[in-house]
Amino acid sequence: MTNPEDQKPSSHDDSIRLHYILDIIMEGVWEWDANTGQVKRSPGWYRMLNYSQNLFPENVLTWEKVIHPDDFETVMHHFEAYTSGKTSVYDIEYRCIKGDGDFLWIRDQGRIVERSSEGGATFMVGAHSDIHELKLAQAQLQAQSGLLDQGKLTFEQEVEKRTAELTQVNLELAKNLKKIERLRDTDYLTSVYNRHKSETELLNEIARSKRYHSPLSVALFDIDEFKIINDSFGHQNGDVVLQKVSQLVINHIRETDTLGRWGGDEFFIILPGVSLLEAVTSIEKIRSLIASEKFGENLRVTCSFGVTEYGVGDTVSTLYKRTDVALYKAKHAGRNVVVHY
Ligand SMILES: Nc1nc2c(ncn2[C@@H]2O[C@H](COP(=O)(O)OP(=O)(O)OP(=O)(O)O)[C@@H](O)[C@H]2O)c(=O)[nH]1
Repeated sequence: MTNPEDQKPSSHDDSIRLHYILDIIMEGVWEWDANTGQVKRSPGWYRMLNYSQNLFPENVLTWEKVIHPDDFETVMHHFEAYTSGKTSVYDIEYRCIKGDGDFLWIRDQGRIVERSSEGGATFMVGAHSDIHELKLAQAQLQAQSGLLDQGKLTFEQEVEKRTAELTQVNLELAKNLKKIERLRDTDYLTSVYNRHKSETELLNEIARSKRYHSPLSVALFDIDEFKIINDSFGHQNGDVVLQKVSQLVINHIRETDTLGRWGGDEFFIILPGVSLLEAVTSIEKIRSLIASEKFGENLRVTCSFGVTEYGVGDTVSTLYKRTDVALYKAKHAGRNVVVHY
């Protein structure tokens, strides 16, 4: 029996086998003999580019003709660099014109098999591979990532723009909110706290007094015979009196004290950290100050005051009620006096 290993194929067998292999494979194989100028191309070369078999003359001009004009310079430059020995690899991707007029991306790899004594390439072999799908996919990916980058940039810019706009809107809102809060808390005529804000402040002070066991006093006062002032000097002058009384009091109470207009000609003062006796002393000064103030030609104003101190269990309502009782007593005592409860 003969060992198959011993059955070495003859050179004739080799060339037939190679012929069949080249016929089968899709790759376009080529070989260039520089001495004769002949270029042989495998059937795959024609199939790949959609040309009839052996349509073209077997020379380098055939190759040059199928190279896409836009890639021609680059391919030639690369080829010359390799054949002249400037570079060690011939491996390049470029487009070839197909039989149907369309183009095909190929990868062309080649190797010099023989060189002349001067070093120039005399025999070279190579292969074209179809990389069209790959190239299209790469181009698509690049386009998508470009779009993504563009989108990202636009998105970031958009976010920046929107943030700036929102900051501006927030600033406006904060300003408007302050305005609204001021309007909500302030008495339109005298610009001191209104009743709502005075009550809120009193609630806070009650809580603080409870928390720290600190004294808290309050005073309610009312302009004496204000109806007569209005009637004698006119409602407008009555308004001015209300404004001036408010300013006088504001200017002479402590930073921590609060003045509010309870309604009409009635005002409320909150004196945190102040006992009843201390409060009476402070309020007495204010009473005296108002009474000695000249509000206009022949216009003098006095006020009556009711003062009380916070005690356990007191609420805004009970505190107000006690000051109201004290104020009532002050009025009955002849006005322009301070009465404590
Ligand atoms: N000019 C002006 N007058 C007001 C305003 N609000 C209330 N009044 C007047 O203030 C007067 C309040 O009168 P009362 O407090 O009842 O009585 P009074 O004349 O002050 O007398 P006594 O309080 O008893 O001393 C009324 O005549 C109201 O019309 C206001 O905003 N402007």
